Amino acid sequence: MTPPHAPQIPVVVLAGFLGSGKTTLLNHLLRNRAGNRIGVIVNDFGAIEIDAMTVAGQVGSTVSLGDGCLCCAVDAGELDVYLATLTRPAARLDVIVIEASGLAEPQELVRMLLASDNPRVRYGGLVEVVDAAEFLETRERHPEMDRHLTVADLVVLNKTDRVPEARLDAVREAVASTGSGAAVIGAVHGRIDPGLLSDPVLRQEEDDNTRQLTFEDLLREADQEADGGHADHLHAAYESVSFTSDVPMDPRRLMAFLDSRPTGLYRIKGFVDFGAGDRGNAYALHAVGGFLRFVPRPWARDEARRTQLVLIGSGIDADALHKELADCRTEPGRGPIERPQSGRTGTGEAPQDATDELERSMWGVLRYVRQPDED
Ligand SMILES: Nc1nc2c(ncn2[C@@H]2O[C@H](COP(=O)(O)OP(=O)(O)OP(=O)(O)O)[C@@H](O)[C@H]2O)c(=O)[nH]1
Repeated sequence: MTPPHAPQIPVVVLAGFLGSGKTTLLNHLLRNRAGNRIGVIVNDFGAIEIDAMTVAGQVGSTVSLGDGCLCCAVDAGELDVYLATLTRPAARLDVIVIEASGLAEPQELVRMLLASDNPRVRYGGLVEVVDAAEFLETRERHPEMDRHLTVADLVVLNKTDRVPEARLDAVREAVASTGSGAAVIGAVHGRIDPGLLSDPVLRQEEDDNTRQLTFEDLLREADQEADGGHADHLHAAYESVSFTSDVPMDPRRLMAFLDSRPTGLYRIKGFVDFGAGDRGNAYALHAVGGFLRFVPRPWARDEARRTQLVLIGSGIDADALHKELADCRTEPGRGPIERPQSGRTGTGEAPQDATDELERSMWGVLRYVRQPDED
């Protein structure tokens, strides 16, 4: 039974457009939690739960909400089910973070938290991650992003390593022009002070009356939404494609696909198995706008060798993209040659040629592998 005066657990919403760096920031917090127990709710837009696989939470403290935006959960009751799981006393959590999907409407999540009747939680603030490299263009396409910033308590200007100072200033100005009263901090790879998370009310300098007014606005908006549906939500314009293959991907074909991806295909994430191209490693793949990155990591001992990708975009032909990806698979007799067990066999040049050819086939991929000093 919950003790009558059990402390309330702050629930922080972590939002930000597709690929802005939410999972990266969350993993930073989880790795630097200094003894605090952090519960995590992740909400992926896409049938394969890539974020849930990449969040490094403690066992039993992560709940995944799967496909679709949490902001469109029918009512706050749905969220309460997940909060009830995480607030059971045995979980002993100090803070709960909801990582919203990159297309969620954060004000909807805040509204749900405010309406929650779980006595063990209280709303702990909204952290909005902004991709310094992409924000100006994204805002042009989606002016509704402004309303996300106005509800935020803390804006993390992430990826400052990817932009020159002048551009960063322009992004800061754009954020300020939304009328957001949030504190703004710059970050690289989401490395913010973990203390910010446990700060009960992140927007400290603002008095409670102003905050209360913002909340009332939110609840009023919610009533209007209930009448008008979710047509103006960001995710209404986006589609996702999920692709899984137990057959390895051909590195050259996959690179040709990635190099010619349509501009509407804004986000790709997941893991790639290049088979004989690199037997030892899974390749995490991230595309955000024009940015592309592979991060190899050793396969776990019992892990199924499998490619799992989620593609998210606007105005994309989902079936055609799925087919194009299927055509990137290796096929017996057509795909990269198997790497020989040992170098030359003494029976001719072919095995060494095969090894060289395999290595060459991975060059295109390796161009996009993050170098250790890039962090
Ligand atoms: N250069 C650079 N890359 C970053 C930074 N932060 C994150 N990234 C990269 O950006 C890509 C997307 O980061 P994620 O943390 O997955 O972004 P996300 O917001 O969780 O993505 P969605 O859940 O799909 O919306 C990854 O390749 C990250 O390594 C940064 O500060 N600088």
